[in-house]
This record gives sequence, structure tokens and C-alpha cells, in this order.
Amino acid sequence: MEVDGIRSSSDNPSGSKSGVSPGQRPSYVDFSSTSGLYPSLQPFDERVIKRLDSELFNETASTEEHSVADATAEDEKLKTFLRIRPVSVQIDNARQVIAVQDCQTIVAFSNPKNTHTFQHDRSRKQTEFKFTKVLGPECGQSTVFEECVTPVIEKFLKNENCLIFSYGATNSGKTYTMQGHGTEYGIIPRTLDAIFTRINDRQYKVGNIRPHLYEAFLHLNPSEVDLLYEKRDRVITEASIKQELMHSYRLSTSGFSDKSGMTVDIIGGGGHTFDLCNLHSDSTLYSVWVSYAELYNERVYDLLDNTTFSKSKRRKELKLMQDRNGFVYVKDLTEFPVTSDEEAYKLFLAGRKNLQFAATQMNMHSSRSHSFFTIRVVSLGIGDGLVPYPKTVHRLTFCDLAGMERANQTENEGFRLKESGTINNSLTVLLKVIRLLREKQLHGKHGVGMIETIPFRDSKLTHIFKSYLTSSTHVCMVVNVNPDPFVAESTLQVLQNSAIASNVIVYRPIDMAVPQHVPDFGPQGKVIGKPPLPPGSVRRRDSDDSSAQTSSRFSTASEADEYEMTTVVAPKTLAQKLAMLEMENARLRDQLAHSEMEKQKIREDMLKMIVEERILWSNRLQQRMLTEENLNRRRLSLMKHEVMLSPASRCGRCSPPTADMEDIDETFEEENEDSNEDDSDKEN
Ligand SMILES: Nc1ncnc2c1ncn2[C@@H]1O[C@H](COP(=O)(O)OP(=O)(O)OP(=O)(O)O)[C@@H](O)[C@H]1O
Repeated sequence: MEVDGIRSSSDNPSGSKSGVSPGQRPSYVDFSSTSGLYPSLQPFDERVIKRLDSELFNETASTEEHSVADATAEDEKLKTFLRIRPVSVQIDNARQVIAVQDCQTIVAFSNPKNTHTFQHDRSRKQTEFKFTKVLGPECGQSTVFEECVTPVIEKFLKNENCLIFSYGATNSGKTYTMQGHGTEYGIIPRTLDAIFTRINDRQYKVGNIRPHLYEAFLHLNPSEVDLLYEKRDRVITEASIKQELMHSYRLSTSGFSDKSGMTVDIIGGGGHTFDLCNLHSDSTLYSVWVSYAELYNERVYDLLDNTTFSKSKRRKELKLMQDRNGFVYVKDLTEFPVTSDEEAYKLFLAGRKNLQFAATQMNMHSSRSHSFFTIRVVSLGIGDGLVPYPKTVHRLTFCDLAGMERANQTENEGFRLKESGTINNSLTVLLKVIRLLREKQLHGKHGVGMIETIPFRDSKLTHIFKSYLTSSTHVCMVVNVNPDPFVAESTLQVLQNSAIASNVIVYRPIDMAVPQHVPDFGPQGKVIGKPPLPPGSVRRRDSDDSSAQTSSRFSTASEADEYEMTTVVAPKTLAQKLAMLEMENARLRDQLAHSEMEKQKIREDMLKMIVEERILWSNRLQQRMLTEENLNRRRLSLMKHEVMLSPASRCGRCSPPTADMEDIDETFEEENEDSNEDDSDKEN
């Protein structure tokens, strides 16, 4: 039976109940609950996206519900938490934008005809949005951490990759949630504390086995380790982190979590108690590494590379690479070993100093870039002769996205306006990718084939997100909103977008289910076996990564097989070809836009320089004219004086003394030369 183009499980040709053939991963979407809503779709059909949008924010219905709970596989869904920031002004009912219904539901009010002026109007449309959890303005930093991050830490310590990202309009509290403000510590410092509390005395502090690429390892020799620690300490020292900051962090972290033993309650006692010994075998040790990158104007920069601290130098742009399993990572990104939460927090603060911020009309300290703070933990087993060897590496990334901006509210101009254009563009692409993922999943499309048709390459942000959204990563989105009626339109837009995101399933696609990327280490750390290359890919030797070549003992096969993000798999079908051409087209358009932006900036800089030069020269000219005027005046008065003093003038018969006049002229010229010398001194 087919309903609106979607097959129900009963007419599945394979005959299996779930609608998939044996061995194939089942669809996680319950068609029976959605089949009446969605018609048959073609890939990349923009009308469909519009339709999904309008369904999510229906123009006609007075109340509707978008529930994250109405589909199966809740655990694999992208988790969405809504955090509503407090506002200083009292908002009356007539102007209210959102109202919390219960711990999972909010109602948004809108008047599409006049969204700016929220008049008291009973016919105002109400839309219900459901989240994994709603955190109202009364929720402090510790509650947010407890609700959103505690379960993630649990998964992270069970060897799962995790991503927590904050999404929202500008000034909605994303950075406040991630980093915190003053002693109101955000989720990043709290997580650092919680992780080190858990791994406690199981840390491997040597720092000679480091994560490499996306999921590989490198073995460093002692001099390389020394250099790395030296560089790390230099980064911390040069950032000159204020002692008061560290002091208050130390005081606060004693309250974040219980450091007394191995069995700990992750803050606040909400039934999250677990015993570390149950998570890993006794022979497992942990090595912790941190990195910090930012994506500014579609360029990736290293925030922990101390050469970038010097503002006079041009920052080095880093490349995005893809390993043989399709995982995207930042090539040559600095990653430091850390042995305590304090060390990690110092590095975080050092990197934060390098982040791009600016004051806008909406936020005095507005993030101008997307930032990625990543904690990687290498789990090590103990081999013969008590030699540790790496088993797995997994990551927890915190992404603080720049905020969606409306030009009429931020009042940005010139370069800032273009900057906010880039921010909005990358966020739009991210949402487009999320929408398409959801659309495909609604139609039971999974696996590598489906992923190839998603335009991850349209922006660098989605390049980076690809690894998280298409692998078995635990993804958690913190949606920040500001209930102020002034920003109602942005708030409604953010709610709509997050409703789509909450229905996306994040999983490892069936074609990639074989964990080829996990190296098969013998107890001595030897690499066993080498999986074949993906179809259509070209083996590429990376010549400039010297460390990759010098330290090969633990390197996996995937290390040698990395591809720049521009490498594409040969298309098989016409639709795939079209999709790839579209992606390439978008990428080239992006590049063009960037070079235009660069050109414009250079033009603006040059114009500024010309104007400054002009002002300088006109000042000099004025000065010169003044000097000449003064000298002329002096010459005239001298002449007068001379004429009055000369004997001839006294007898009143003789002509003026020419010789004396010449002297006066010489004096004038000398003085003039002096003043010229003064001027040239000033110039020098
Ligand atoms: N829950 C909250 N409690 C108290 N203050 C908050 C809260 N959320 C945000 N703020 C305050 O609001 C202001 C803006 O917050 P923040 O800089 O985090 O916004 P943002 O969403 O990161 O903005 P942008 O996208 O422009 O960088 C800050 O002064 C911050 O301290």
C-alpha cells in the first residue's frame, strides 16, 4: 500500500517487517506517524523544503505540535535543549513571544502580518515546539550543565564521539552558555572538571602517544614530547592569564563535582552515579588532549598556535582534510596534552584571547566566528612488559556558533556587514544540510549513497559538521533564545530551524559500519592489515606533514590516505553528477565571494591610507604657509627697521641700502632652510 508516495511496511518487497532487507540498517522513522504528512519527494527539491517549513510553522493552524517524541530511536536523535535567557524588562502578555508550557514544551506566538508590533490579538497564531528539555530563564549555569552535558560526558567516557553546539540569534546567550561570564562558569570549564574528576588516577601523562588525523595515533619520541610541552607552556605564559581568573576557577571547581573517589555523582545527584571501573577494564589508561580552532570568514585558524598571537603577522589559514573513511579534520591543528582541568582551562582561556569579537548594536561582545574547542581522549591498553598501546581515540567537541544576525537590528556596515553575511550564509547552509538529512531520513534513505547527495561542501562549517552528523556521534544542540519582543522574528526563525534539527537521526551509515578506521594493534602496537581505498579516490601522500613521517610506529593505514576536501568520489548516476556539479558550483561561488570580500577590504584599506596621507600633506602645507607668512612679516618689519635706522633715511636724501637688503634676503633664505630642515626632521 502506498500513502502519498511513501510505502508502508506492509508492501515492503523484501517482506521484512521493518521495510529493509536482511543485513540492511532499518529506518528509524515511524512512517505510520508521518506518512499522511509528507508527499513523494525528489532530491534537492526546494519546494519540499519550503513545504516542510510551512508545515512546521503552519499559516492556518492555530496550534500544532512538533514533537521529538513521536518517532522511534529517540536515543539516536539529535538532542535539542532550549535555553531562554533572562531579560531585564517586564514583558506583558500582549507582547509575549514565547511561553513555557512544561519542561519539554513551549508555545510561540506570532502574528505573521505584523510581527514587529505584537498587539494584543486573540487571533495570534500559536505554535507548539517540543524539545528534549526546556531550560527557562531561572535556570543557572549548573542546571544547564547537569541537564545537557552530564549524559554526554557519560557517553564520551564510554568511547563515543560527542558534539555539543550552541545555536541561536545574536545576543541570545550562546557564549554565556558555552564559556560563561566571570565566575558564572559555562559548560566547557565544568566539563573539563568533570572529565578529570572521572579519569583521576588513570591518567597516562607521558604524552608520547598522540591522536592524529580524525581517529588515528602517532608515537612521539622524547624530544618531540619535550618540544610539545615547551610550546604548550609558552602558549599559556604568553597569553598571560590573570591569576584572579585561575584563582576563582580553582575555588569554583571544588564545587563543580566531587573529586574524592572513583565512584562519583556527576553533580547534583540526579541518578547519574556510575563507577569508572565498570566502564573500562582495569588495564585502561587515558591520555587527554585539547585543541581550539575558529572558523572566521570561511577560513580555519588555529587558536593555540602562538605565532598567531602576534597581530602584526598574517594568521596562517589551515586546511580541511578528509581521511579514507570520509572523516573531516583540520590539518596541522595544534593539539596539546593536558594532565589537569586547570591546564586545559588555561589553554582554553589562551585560545579565547585569539577569538574574533566585535561590538555590534545587539551585543557589545559579539562572536564573529564559529569556534571549536575539542577534547580528545586516547584510551590505552597495557601490553607485554607493561608497554602501553593505543586502543581508541574519541572526541568531545564544543562548538560555539556565531549568532544569526539581521542587518536592520545590528546596524552593521561595510566590512562588518559582509562578515555577518558570511555568518548567516554558513548557518543557512548548516540548516539546509540538516533539513535535507531529515528529508532523506523521512524517506528511509540512509547510507553513503544518501550522504553523497547532501551538500556538506557548500560551506566549511558543514564540512566540519559532516563527520559528526554522519557517524555514530552523540550530537546535542543547545538552542538559545532571547524572549525580548524586539527580536521576535529571529526567535521564531530559530525555533523553526531547531524543530527540524530535533528530528534528525545521527548514526553510522550501514556502508561504513565496519570500523576500518580503528587500527588493529597487536599487543606490541604493530598495525595489522590495511583496508582498501574508497572507490574513486586517489591515494595521496602528504609531503609537508613531517611529524606523520617521522613517527610511524602507531600510525594507521588511514594516515597515509588523507585527501584534501576538494577530492570527490567519481559520480555514478546522473543525479549524483548533478549534485556534485551543484556542490562544485556553490564552492566556486563561495570562493568568488571571498576573493571579492578580500578585494573590497584591500580597497577600503587603501582608501583609508590615501585619505590619511592627504590629511597629513594638507597639514604640512598649512604649516609651511604659516611659516612663510611669519617670515614675510618678519622680513617686512626688518626692512622697515633698517630703513628707519639708515643714516640716509635719517637725512632723508639717499636711496635704500641695497647691500643690507641682500643680507636680509639671505637671512630669510637661511631661516627658510632651517624651517625646511625642521619639517623634514618631523617627517623622518
Ligand atoms: N542566561 C543568562 N543569564 C545571564 N546573562 C546572560 C544569559 N545569557 C546571556 N546573558 C548575557 O547576555 C549577553 C549576551 O550573551 P552572549 O554574548 O553569550 O550572546 P551570544 O548569543 O553569544 O551573542 P553573539 O552571537 O553575538 O556572540 C552577555 O552579556 C551575557 O552575559
